[in-house]
Amino acid sequence: MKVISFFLAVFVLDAAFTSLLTWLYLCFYPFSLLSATWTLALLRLMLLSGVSGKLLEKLAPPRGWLQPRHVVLHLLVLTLTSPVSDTTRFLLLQEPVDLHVGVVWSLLPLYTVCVVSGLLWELLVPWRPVKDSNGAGTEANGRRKAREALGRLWAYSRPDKVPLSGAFIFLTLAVICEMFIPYYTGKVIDILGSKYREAEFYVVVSLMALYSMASSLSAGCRGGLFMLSLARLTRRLRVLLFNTVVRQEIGFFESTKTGEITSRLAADTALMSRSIAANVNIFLRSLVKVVGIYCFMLNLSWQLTVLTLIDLPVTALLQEIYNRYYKGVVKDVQDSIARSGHLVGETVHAIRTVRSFATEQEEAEQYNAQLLETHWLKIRRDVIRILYCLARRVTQLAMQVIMLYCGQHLIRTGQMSSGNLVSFIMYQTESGRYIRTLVHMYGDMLHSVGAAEKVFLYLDRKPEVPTDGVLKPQSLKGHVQFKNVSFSYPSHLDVPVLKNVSFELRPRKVTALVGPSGGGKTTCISLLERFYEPQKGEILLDGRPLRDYDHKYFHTKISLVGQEPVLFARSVTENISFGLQDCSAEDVVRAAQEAYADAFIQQMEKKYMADVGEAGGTLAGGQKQRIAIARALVRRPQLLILDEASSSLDIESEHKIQETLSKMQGLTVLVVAHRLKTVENADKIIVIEDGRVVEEGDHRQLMEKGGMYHRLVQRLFTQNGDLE
Ligand SMILES: Nc1ncnc2c1ncn2[C@@H]1O[C@H](COP(=O)(O)OP(=O)(O)OP(=O)(O)O)[C@@H](O)[C@H]1O
Repeated sequence: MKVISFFLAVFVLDAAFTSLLTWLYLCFYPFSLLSATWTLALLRLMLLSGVSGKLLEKLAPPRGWLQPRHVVLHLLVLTLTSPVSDTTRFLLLQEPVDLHVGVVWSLLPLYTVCVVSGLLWELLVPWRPVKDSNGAGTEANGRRKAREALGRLWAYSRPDKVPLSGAFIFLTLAVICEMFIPYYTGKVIDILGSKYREAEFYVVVSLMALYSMASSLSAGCRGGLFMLSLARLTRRLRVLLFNTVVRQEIGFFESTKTGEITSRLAADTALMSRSIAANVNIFLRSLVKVVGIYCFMLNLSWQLTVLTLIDLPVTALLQEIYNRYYKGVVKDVQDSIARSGHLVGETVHAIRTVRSFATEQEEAEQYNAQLLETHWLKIRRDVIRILYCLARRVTQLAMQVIMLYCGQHLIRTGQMSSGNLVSFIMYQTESGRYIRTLVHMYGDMLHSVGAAEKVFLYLDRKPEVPTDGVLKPQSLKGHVQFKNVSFSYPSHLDVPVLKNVSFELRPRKVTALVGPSGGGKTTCISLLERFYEPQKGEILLDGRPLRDYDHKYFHTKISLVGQEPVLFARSVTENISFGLQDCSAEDVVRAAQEAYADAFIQQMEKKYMADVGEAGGTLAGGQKQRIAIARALVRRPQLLILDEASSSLDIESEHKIQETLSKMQGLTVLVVAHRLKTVENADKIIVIEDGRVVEEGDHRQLMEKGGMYHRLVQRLFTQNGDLE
């Protein structure tokens, strides 16, 4: 309502003021009527600006609908349309200027068009600012972020400054040469149309051929150099990002989906390098070209050039609206395709579960539904494209008709040759293409900047568990102390998992952690491995906090064999010597023998060179565990952590491995096990229940005590043989 009142008030005032001024001008104005239209327009602009300012203050219409920049734009269009159209008509068609007498009725349609188009513009093309940390977005904020991101991308491109500079030089050359071609085409038409002069014809045709060749050659070099820079930049960014990602703490990987990380690495890095190399390439080419084309057009006919300016906002608006809808639907299509891919991956990955629940048909139906969604989205995308092409063709055609109409007038009055008109129309068609590209590229660049911001977010992320310790003592005793450690997982900070836990692993002794499932045993190990940092308390190794130790050193001195050992799709040797540079074949074999794995490896066709398949898929559970134990032992660790590491082993293998471990001099062992056999021989047993240490001692002491451990062992005899 306030918006309508505003425009109504402006209209009434303007109509009254214009009527009065027109009457005064018609009676007293001594100069030409052309200058009268301009002075009248300026007076109206001044008056309306003052009145609008006051009205805006009084009415205070809702922001977003009527911002000062909209009002300024509306006033400019309202007041300047009339003098611009009068001047154009006068210059092109020599029509005399006529100060409007029926002012109210001539202003009304103009107002209606302005208000409706303004509202439509606001609805269709609002500025979408980048949200700041408080969720509030500002226009300046969005631009600033885009500028910053582009600046950073530019800095990452510095190593490619030689190919990039070369590319820019070729770009300019190609554009300059290209621009001469329509000019000479017009010249050829003029020569053929008038008295034929052979020498002149050959000179013009040769020049045209020369410029064409030079432009093609330069364009090729420009494209090649830009693509080279782009490929190099993408590779550099990916390596940098991968390096940053793998250094993040484990909590980061728990809270971030794998798909998100791979998408940052694959799609977003490519998108951001495209923004600097490809987009800047096309953007600059189009910009230089538009400027050059307009110079040529001005040279051929300034009157027609003024006329083409009408086309500019229409083309830009059409392209902007198209970009907005098309990009949205393209993103939906991509997401939908990704969902189909994910569904296939998930089903194939869990094919055993699918088979055992006989849900093949349901999975196929789900896939079909997903593909249908993609199909409809693609149809929507194509319809938008068709509508855009139609609108573009219609505006182009309308423009060309107007151009031809005015052109024939100029030719008839001798202001232009027919060759020049042909050249002009060629330039004008091209200029439309490049203006569309400019608008498109601007949007695309901001879009790529969005991808860049996401990548920068990862690149700037500091791991919450830093790995910058420097301590590398010559020898370690392997004495570990948990001191009042309290911990919650980052994903569930409100759920305390360890509550004031304190215990000690004595050097060269075997300590067992036992307790009911979910009590916090694996969590203790994760903290010892520095996967997470405790919120309270500290963990010491030989009296020094774990974070003081050098990352690489620490993990060669502490080896972990987890509950479900992960093997890589590489050979047995590569899996055992994983991460070690100077590990000999003998070391690998010795570790395999100690882990009681040598016998089954020897039976494999390629022995130590045999590939274990994806995630060790070609091996049995017990075999995987033995390779994982060999991988831990080959490092000659000071502290060995076995988290259910022998759960899939038969009694004999487990016994042999235990014998080996007991023979290893100076090794501190921490074992988490549910089997009584594994635990009862430990030097010390720590019972953990619900995140607290409830008992400590050796098997005999704890049995005598008759507490939780005793109950666990009792259950062992009555139930399935497991200590939980
Ligand atoms: N990554 C995680 N994020 C959030 N909570 C977790 C995570 N891992 C474990 N937990 C929770 O922490 C608690 C302790 O788990 P933990 O794996 O340490 O128990 P556990 O004693 O080793 O059990 P089990 O003997 O079955 O392996 C459980 O309640 C579990 O749900």
